[in-house]
Amino acid sequence: MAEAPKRVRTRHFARAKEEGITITGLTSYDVLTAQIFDEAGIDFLLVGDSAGNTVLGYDTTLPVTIDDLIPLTRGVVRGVKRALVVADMPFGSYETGPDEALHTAFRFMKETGAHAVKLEGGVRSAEQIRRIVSAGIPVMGHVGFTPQSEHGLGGHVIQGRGTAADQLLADAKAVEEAGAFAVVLEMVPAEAAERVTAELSIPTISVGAGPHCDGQLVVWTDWAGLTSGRIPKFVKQYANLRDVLFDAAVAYKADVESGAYPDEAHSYSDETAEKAHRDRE
Ligand SMILES: Nc1nc(=O)c2c([nH]1)NC[C@@H]1CN(c3ccc(C(=O)N[C@@H](CCC(=O)O)C(=O)O)cc3)CN21
Ligand SMILES: CC(C)C(=O)C(=O)O
Ligand SMILES: [Mg+2]
Repeated sequence: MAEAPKRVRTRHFARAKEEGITITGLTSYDVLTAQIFDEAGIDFLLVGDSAGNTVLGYDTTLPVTIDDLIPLTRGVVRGVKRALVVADMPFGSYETGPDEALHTAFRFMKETGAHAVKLEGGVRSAEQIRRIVSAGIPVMGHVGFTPQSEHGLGGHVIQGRGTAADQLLADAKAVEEAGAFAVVLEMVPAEAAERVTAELSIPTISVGAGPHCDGQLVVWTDWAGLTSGRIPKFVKQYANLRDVLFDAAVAYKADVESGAYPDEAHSYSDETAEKAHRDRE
């Protein structure tokens, strides 16, 4: 039997930054994609609250609950042998304070088997991060464009432009000082992300933050061409699954309506059962 691959741990994130090896991440919301991405060697899988968009069909991540994400996270955990699984803490599950944040993190760790949690916000979330880390739970931070605050931010607005670069750096530093093992920078100019990456000792993970970060992450349904409608400009499409599945559904419908499917090869008969029985003897 093939030996189980060595699991990715948070210390491997630190080592990757030191050695200049770029970290790869994708979102995942189910066991089948988790298996595929894990086998391909993707280092970490984020069970994002982007499931609100990609799985549940909402326009934003705001309605997503802990109870929505727990079963999805369980599926992803069951699919991996090597990748580190990060559970995204949804809107309204940590903002009131460190106690609420730790309670939510405990739920994800105990009920899903995830290896780390993620929450949004820099300076404003530092105490939450500190408390969760002190309980032995690794935290990934998330600064720049934070989708749970999209109404407060006034839409999908690029963060850290011009003088706002100082606030971005302060937020990223607050996340590092609170004990996070990595920080996502979302929708930030490449120059600002480069500066943050140079100033931090923990790895930065880019979601639309250019090529100078220590890792890259993307919502898998965007990247695979499954998402309907507009996808963010920063996403490069690596497949066209929407067309693949559409063509398959059209071909299946035509075959069923014409009687071409199911044929003999895809049906059971008494004769096949007899032959199978004979072959076993
Ligand atoms: N499918 C999906 N992909 C994502 O990247 C994603 C989610 N869902 N849900 C949660 C957040 C929201 N994010 C988003 C959502 C939209 C844009 C977007 O439309 N950006 C525009 C520019 C701004 C605008 O005009 O609205 C773009 O063209 O990049 C960007 C990030 C990132 N996350
Ligand atoms: C876009 C990433 C960073 C995320 O938070 C999500 O997928 O929910
Ligand atoms: Mg998220």
